[in-house]
Amino acid sequence: MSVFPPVRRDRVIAQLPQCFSRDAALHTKDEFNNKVRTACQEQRTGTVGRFKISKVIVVGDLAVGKTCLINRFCKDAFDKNYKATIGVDFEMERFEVLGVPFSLQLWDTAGQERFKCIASTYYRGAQAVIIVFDVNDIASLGHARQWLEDALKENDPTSVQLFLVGTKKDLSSPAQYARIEQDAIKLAQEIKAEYWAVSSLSGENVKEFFFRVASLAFEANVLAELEKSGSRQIGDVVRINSNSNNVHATSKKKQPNCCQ
Ligand SMILES: Nc1nc2c(ncn2[C@@H]2O[C@H](COP(=O)(O)OP(=O)(O)OP(=O)(O)O)[C@@H](O)[C@H]2O)c(=O)[nH]1
Ligand SMILES: [Mg+2]
Repeated sequence: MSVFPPVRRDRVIAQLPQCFSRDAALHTKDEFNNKVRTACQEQRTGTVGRFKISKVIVVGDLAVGKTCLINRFCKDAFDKNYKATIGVDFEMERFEVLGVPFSLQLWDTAGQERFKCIASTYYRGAQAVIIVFDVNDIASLGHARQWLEDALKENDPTSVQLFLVGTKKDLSSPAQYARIEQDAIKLAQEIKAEYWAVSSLSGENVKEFFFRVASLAFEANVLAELEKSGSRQIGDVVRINSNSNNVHATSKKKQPNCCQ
């Protein structure tokens, strides 16, 4: 029996949420990966669903709206007064994806230079990095690469999912927004991030965005879990069918030619 309370009804994900822009998406498939769906139906998701928590870090310049973005999603609240985050803060969000419980730990980090060194000590172990910029402030988009570089110093770049999120969409005119969107999509393509534009004031795209993060993180976790259990099975077969001589013979074959 689970020790956790049931997942909120508005955190249930039954379909893969679609990307914001097909020009800058982590993938553009319409549905969850087939292997993942089957594994969920057959309850073969391993540690995912039991104790797996995905760490997500949210980085970006000061006052771009990182805290408001998290608060809009987690608390459905918006504060128009700016209160700088000191160091870090975090929120846990529980989802149910394809019938499997799944949690995201959302780390809200400080953008102010003087708190950055504290915040960066919490970057390690992230499965997803959300780089936030303000769509009305081109300089904050320009700094995205530096935030990414800092975040990736502490993480394995090959396994981290990246999101580039423009905030405060409510403050820009359609023409202004269109101009910055071009640059943002170009950058997202270069750094292999998925691009989103949101407003924490109105709530536009906020839930959709976090559902997408949760879904893609979940999908990647289940696939990794399946790969792990697949290779474990292969290993087991070798152990059962091999005697020690065979094992030796196999390992000898792998030795470089220089010693022969
Ligand atoms: N109009 C509008 N204002 C926003 C939006 N998001 C954030 N703000 C405002 O922008 C200011 C900064 O927001 P925060 O979320 O505190 O910024 P932050 O990125 O967490 O800042 P640090 O913690 O210093 O790194 C606040 O005054 C917010 O009310 C938005 O979507 N629309
Ligand atoms: Mg903050």
